[in-house]
Amino acid sequence: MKKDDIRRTVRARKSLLTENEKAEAAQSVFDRLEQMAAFMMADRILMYHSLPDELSTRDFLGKWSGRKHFFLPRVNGVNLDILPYEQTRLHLGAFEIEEPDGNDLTDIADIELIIVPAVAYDRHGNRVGRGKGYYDRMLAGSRATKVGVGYDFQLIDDAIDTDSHDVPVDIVITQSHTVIRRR
Ligand SMILES: Nc1nc2c(c(=O)[nH]1)N(C=O)[C@@H](CNc1ccc(C(=O)N[C@@H](CCC(=O)O)C(=O)O)cc1)CN2
Ligand SMILES: Nc1ncnc2c1ncn2[C@@H]1O[C@H](COP(=O)(O)OP(=O)(O)OP(=O)(O)O)[C@@H](O)[C@H]1O
Repeated sequence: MKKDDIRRTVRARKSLLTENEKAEAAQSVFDRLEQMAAFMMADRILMYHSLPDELSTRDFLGKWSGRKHFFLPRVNGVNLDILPYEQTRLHLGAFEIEEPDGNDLTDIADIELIIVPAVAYDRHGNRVGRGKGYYDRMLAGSRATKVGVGYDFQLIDDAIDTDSHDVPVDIVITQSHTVIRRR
């Protein structure tokens, strides 16, 4: 399935979600992430600060920020910088995303677990992002466990057409499914 068709279909499905459904899905997905060894064992975790149309990470960030070292991406040209998450030091950055202030840049190689946002995933861990390649470029330099999260309809049955630069995730978690990529 072509990436642009997937982006259109997922956008339409998202627009039908109620606030209640959004909250329930986020709770269920992050409850399961918490119980996974990959999360329990990891201390340095790259999260994302959710946009309104993404599975919300707000509650989860708040719940665990005292016990894990969370990091967030910050757009820097065509690349993503990685900085520590501190609730008091966020500003609205590129694309209206809340991003960390300061210059405490962290090496991607020091991150143990990455929660990777996407428009959709297939059962092989392939992903469709927002089409700017930010995560693909960053993930190319990482050996961390990569976890995709989303609503049920963001896990699609058809295989996604991949390009050579696409980096798959190891695990996809949705409300009803946990998919582990075969290696
Ligand atoms: N929460 C969150 N943070 C993230 C990402 C993400 O997908 N989600 N990113 C993942 O890469 C990076 C930012 N990349 C982004 C790329 C495009 C758009 C976006 O809104 N695109 C519009 C098109 C508008 C335009 O071209 O200016 C769109 O999708 O409709 C947002 C973020 C880093 N931080
Ligand atoms: N490692 C890379 N090096 C150079 N260019 C890249 C790399 N990865 C992706 N790109 C470029 O980024 C653009 C978008 O790629 P693609 O459509 O796969 O993004 P995406 O997976 O939807 O986005 P994202 O990775 O931000 O979630 C393409 O033009 C691609 O050539």
